[in-house]
Amino acid sequence: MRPIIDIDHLSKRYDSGTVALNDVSLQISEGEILALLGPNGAGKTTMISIICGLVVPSGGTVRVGGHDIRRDWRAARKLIGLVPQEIALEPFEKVIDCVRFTRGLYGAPPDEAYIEKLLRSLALWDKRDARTRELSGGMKRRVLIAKALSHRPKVLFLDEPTAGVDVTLRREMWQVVQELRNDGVTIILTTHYLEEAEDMADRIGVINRGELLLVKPKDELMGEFGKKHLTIALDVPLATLPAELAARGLTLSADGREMGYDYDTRAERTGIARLLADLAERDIAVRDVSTKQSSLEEIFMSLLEEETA
Ligand SMILES: Nc1ncnc2c1ncn2[C@@H]1O[C@H](COP(=O)(O)OP(=O)(O)OP(=O)(O)O)[C@@H](O)[C@H]1O
Repeated sequence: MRPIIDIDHLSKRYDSGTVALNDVSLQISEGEILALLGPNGAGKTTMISIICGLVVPSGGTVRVGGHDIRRDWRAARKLIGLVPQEIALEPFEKVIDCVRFTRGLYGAPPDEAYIEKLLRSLALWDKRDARTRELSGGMKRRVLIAKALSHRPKVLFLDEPTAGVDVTLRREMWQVVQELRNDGVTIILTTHYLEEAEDMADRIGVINRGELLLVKPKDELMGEFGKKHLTIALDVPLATLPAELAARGLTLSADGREMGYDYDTRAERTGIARLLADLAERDIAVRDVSTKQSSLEEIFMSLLEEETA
């Protein structure tokens, strides 16, 4: 399938000399949710701004739905909606009017039925005649999404959609994003919340210092870089760890009540069955076992560390 977004050797050097993007290539398929992760200043907003036609690239090309964003910008722009990081709304304007107005800016003819459907889907229909300044922070963000979707784009960019939003609202936003995806909208979001990427994205791209370090399906990323930690709670505390067990990578907690074991989820044999059998042979009674998968946060930190090492 042809990608809806095709980024080819994209670079950006600002006039100040900062290289915000360095030779980034990336293809995004229709209908996927891609999360871009990266520390402050990594180049995420620059990338989105170039695709949306707000920043001129220094090199490389971007196609949206097959249209070159520079040569064929009108056609490309029609396919794109952008929810910016900062909330900027006209305070005295009514919700429905600002959505209608944005649709007009894109040159789309009025379509009241669509606007109603959109506002209903974002739980804003009851607030349609409210002035935007009367809305809560979460509602304002939903108005930004409604504006970005007012011309029925195929691709939606969400630049840190839940920055500064509380947990309940954040989950509400995730719900909205899932529903949009079910409607076939391709979504690219940037986030600092790894939990957000972990919960929502199909694929995760990691950007650092203008370079795209990797892009992988989330499950693959978690599986590939993820380590699991096994905790074995003991019935009777152990004074010391038998040398043979220590040699196999087992550790003992200071109080002797728990053993720990890190293993690689990729390994064909994790050795856990053998380990438990060994403990039984040594009459070490096990009270409980639990495992913990390393989080995306840990994976992300180790990737950045690897890069700076
Ligand atoms: N208009 C500009 N002029 C000069 N330098 C800029 C400009 N915009 C961004 N930069 C620089 O480019 C680099 C990338 O910035 P960018 O905003 O793309 O990062 P980001 O990953 O979106 O960061 P954040 O997570 O903080 O939003 C940074 O070093 C930033 O200071």
